[in-house]
Amino acid sequence: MATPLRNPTVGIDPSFTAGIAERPRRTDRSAVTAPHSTASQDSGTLGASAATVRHPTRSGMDLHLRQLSKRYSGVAALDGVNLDVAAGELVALLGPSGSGKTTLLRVIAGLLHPDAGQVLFGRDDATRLSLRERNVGFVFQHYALFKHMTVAENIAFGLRSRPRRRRPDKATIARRVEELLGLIQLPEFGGRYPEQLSGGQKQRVALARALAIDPTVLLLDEPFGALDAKVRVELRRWLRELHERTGQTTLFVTHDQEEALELADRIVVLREGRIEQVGTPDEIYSAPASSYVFDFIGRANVLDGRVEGGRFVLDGHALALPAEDVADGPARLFVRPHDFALGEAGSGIDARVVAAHRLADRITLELAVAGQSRPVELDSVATPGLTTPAPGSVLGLEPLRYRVYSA
Ligand SMILES: Nc1ncnc2c1ncn2[C@@H]1O[C@H](COP(=O)(O)OP(=O)(O)OP(=O)(O)O)[C@@H](O)[C@H]1O
Repeated sequence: MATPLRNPTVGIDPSFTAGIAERPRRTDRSAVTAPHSTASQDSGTLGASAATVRHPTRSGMDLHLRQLSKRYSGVAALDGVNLDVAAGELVALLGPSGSGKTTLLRVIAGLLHPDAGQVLFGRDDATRLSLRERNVGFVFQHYALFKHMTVAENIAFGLRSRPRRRRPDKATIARRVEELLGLIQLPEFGGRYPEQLSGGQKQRVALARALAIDPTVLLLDEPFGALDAKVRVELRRWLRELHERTGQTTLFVTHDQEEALELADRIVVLREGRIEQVGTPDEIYSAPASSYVFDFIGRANVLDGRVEGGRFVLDGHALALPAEDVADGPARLFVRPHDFALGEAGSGIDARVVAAHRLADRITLELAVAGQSRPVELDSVATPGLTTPAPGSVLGLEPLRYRVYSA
C-alpha cells in the first residue's frame, strides 16, 4: 500500500496566517527562519511532525516530470514531457486547445495515469499514487463546490474526510477554516452556501478548499476560465498576491497568453503534447524559440520572404535584415505591431495605409504590403508633430525588433 505524500515543508500550525505574513519574498528564501516552533501543539492533530515545522517556508515541494507520455487511441496527448519545477514556483501551462495542458495537469494530480514516464514529488516517485495519496490541491474551471455544504464546510472537507488517525480535531479545523477565509478575503462568508456567491467568490472558496490540506502542489485547471473578463483580471492579480504570501508550488493551465505572462514565474508552452519552450515571461515574449511560440504569445505580424546570404529579403522591397543564424531559403519574418519604425517609402518594407486610427497618444495602422497575403498591423506612440497617415498613402516600415525563422 502506498504511503500518502506529505508536504515536508508545510506543517499546519495555529500561526498559519502570521507565518504567511512573515514569509520573505522568493528572492530571499535563504534568509527564512522559523517564526516559532509549534511542533508540540500540532503533532498528532493535523499530521504535522517535528520535521514539518522545521521548514517554515511553506513553499510546497519541487516537482519533476520524466518522459511522460499518454496516448488516446493513437493520438499522443503527451509525448515525452520533461519538466522540473522548483519549490514555490508559479508555473503556467500554456497552449492552444488540444495541446495537452489538462492531460498533463491530471497526470501530475494522479487523476490520470501516464502510459510511460515518472512523476516525482521531491525525490519520491509518485507515479503510482492516487490523488489523495499525493496530497495535491486541485481547482477545476467550473467551481466544483458541494452545493449542499456551507462555504466553511466546503473548505473543511479535505481535512474532515481524512482517516481518523490523520484527521485534525474540530477546533483545529475550525481555526484553519477561519484562517483561510481571511486569506481569501471572505471572512464573513463561512455560513453561506455556494449559490449565494458570485463566480469569483466561488473560485476563491475552491482555492481555499484546495489549500486547506496543505497540498504538496497546487494545480489549477483554467481557474478563471468561466469568469467574465473584468473579474478574471482582478482574480489574476489576487492569485499572484496570494502566491507571494503562501509560496505554494503552483501549476496552472491557461490558454490565455496574457494571463500566463502576467501571473507566472515561468511559462511552459505546449504543442501537440510536447513542450515547445520553457522560460520566464520575458524570455518567452522577447526570445520565442520558434515561430509557433512567437505567434502564440502576443500579437505578431508575419511576412513571407527568404534568407539569402544571412539576410532576410522581400521581393520588391528594399529590406535586407540581418538573419545570420538562419539557413538560406524560404523564411518568415515576425514583428510585433509596436516594433516598427515609420519612414519614407523605399527605405524598408513599402506598405500602403488601409486604415488609420488615432486614440489619445497612440496611432494604429492597418497596412497592405505588396506580395503578402496577410495585412500588417502597426501600433505606434504618436510623437509631437506626427500626423495620422491618410489611407492610401505609402510608408516605409523598418523592423526594430524581429525574429526570422525558416519556413
Ligand atoms: N478522454 C479522452 N479520450 C480521447 N482523447 C482525449 C481524451 N482526453 C483528451 N484527449 C485528447 O488528447 C489531446 C489533449 O487534450 P487536453 O484536454 O489535454 O488538451 P488541452 O490543451 O487541455 O485542451 P483544452 O484547452 O481544449 O482543454 C487532445 O487531442 C484531446 O482530444
